[in-house]
Amino acid sequence: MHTATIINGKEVAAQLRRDIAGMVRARAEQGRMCPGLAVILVGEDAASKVYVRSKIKACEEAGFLSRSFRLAADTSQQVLLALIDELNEDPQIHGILVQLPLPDHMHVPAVVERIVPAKDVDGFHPYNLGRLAAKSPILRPCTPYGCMRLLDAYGISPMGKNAVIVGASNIVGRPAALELLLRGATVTVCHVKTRDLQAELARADIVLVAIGSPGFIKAEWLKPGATVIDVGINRLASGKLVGDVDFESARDKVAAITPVPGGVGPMTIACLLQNTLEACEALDVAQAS
Ligand SMILES: NC(=O)C1=CN([C@@H]2O[C@H](COP(=O)(O)OP(=O)(O)OC[C@H]3O[C@@H](n4cnc5c(N)ncnc54)[C@H](OP(=O)(O)O)[C@@H]3O)[C@@H](O)[C@H]2O)C=CC1
Ligand SMILES: Nc1nc(=O)c2c([nH]1)NC[C@@H]1CN(c3ccc(C(=O)N[C@@H](CCC(=O)O)C(=O)O)cc3)C=[N+]21
Ligand SMILES: [Mg+2]
Repeated sequence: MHTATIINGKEVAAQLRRDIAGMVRARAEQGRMCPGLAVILVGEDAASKVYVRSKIKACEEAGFLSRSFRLAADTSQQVLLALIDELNEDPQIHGILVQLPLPDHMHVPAVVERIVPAKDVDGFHPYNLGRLAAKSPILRPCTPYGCMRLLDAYGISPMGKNAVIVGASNIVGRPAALELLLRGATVTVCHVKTRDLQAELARADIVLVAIGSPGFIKAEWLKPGATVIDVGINRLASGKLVGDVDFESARDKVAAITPVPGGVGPMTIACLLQNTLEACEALDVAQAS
């Protein structure tokens, strides 16, 4: 029976992290400063704590400086904004990440827009999103960028293909559409109000799913030979992590698919390091001149 190529994000991410660590060592030998990342976590979301821990571990392994800030769930937005102002001015910090979601009393756009675009290593600031939309990206959202790097690593070109994205969030679906458009795909973005999702999927050569619904996408809906990028991360009551695609049935139908875990997730973290290194290099050059 046919079975798909399993796209190994863990391996591609590990290679990218080794390359980044090498570049940080080379900078150190030239007496240049190491990249510094500040991670801010507001509240006690259990999943967020896990991600923040793995981001900090990845920073340490790559030779970055990392600083983490834990704020109580009832912290005022004003206090968070003041911390961002401080980090914006801190010459040792090149990247600032505010873990989402934030508590309901905070206004996400106000918080994201307070970060200077040059340190917005999540790529969520309207300036950075606008640059991506206008075909001249600088810092780009880590998860969609990580997905593109996975396609590159497996020699899968989006050029001229029908790409269907399921999910239209600011952090994944929308920027993923811009990334795929930049790479020459014909892009369709589906969401809750889409009338006929199955009809859209039936034409899709590349499917990128980010909805947060375990196993929602069925193998029968996929075109034989498609490439499937599953961004979803869902923890079942059993503790098992699964994606948004029914992986076991899909793997017998498609050409290539990312697993969960071990697919897109590790690439998000590697791209965060990549963005922080790039932000460091750009700020370094700006300071020198
Ligand atoms: N691997 C990684 O690095 C990352 C993984 N994730 C994971 O990706 C998933 C999505 O995250 P995120 O983008 O933040 O989620 P959001 O909840 O912010 O957005 C979900 C999007 O999916 C759409 N949607 C939800 N259900 C359906 C459905 N049944 N059919 C069609 N569209 C649907 C929503 O539509 P509408 O807009 O109409 O409501 C919305 O646009 C989660 O599992 C999250 O954990 C997220 C970030 C990084
Ligand atoms: N400002 C901000 N930036 C983000 O990039 C951001 C965020 N907020 N909020 C939450 C989402 C989610 N996210 C993940 C990153 C790595 C894994 C990851 O490494 N996953 C591993 C498994 C991890 C596990 O075992 O739990 C994997 O898929 O193999 C998952 C999810 C980043 N996000
Ligand atoms: Mg979300």
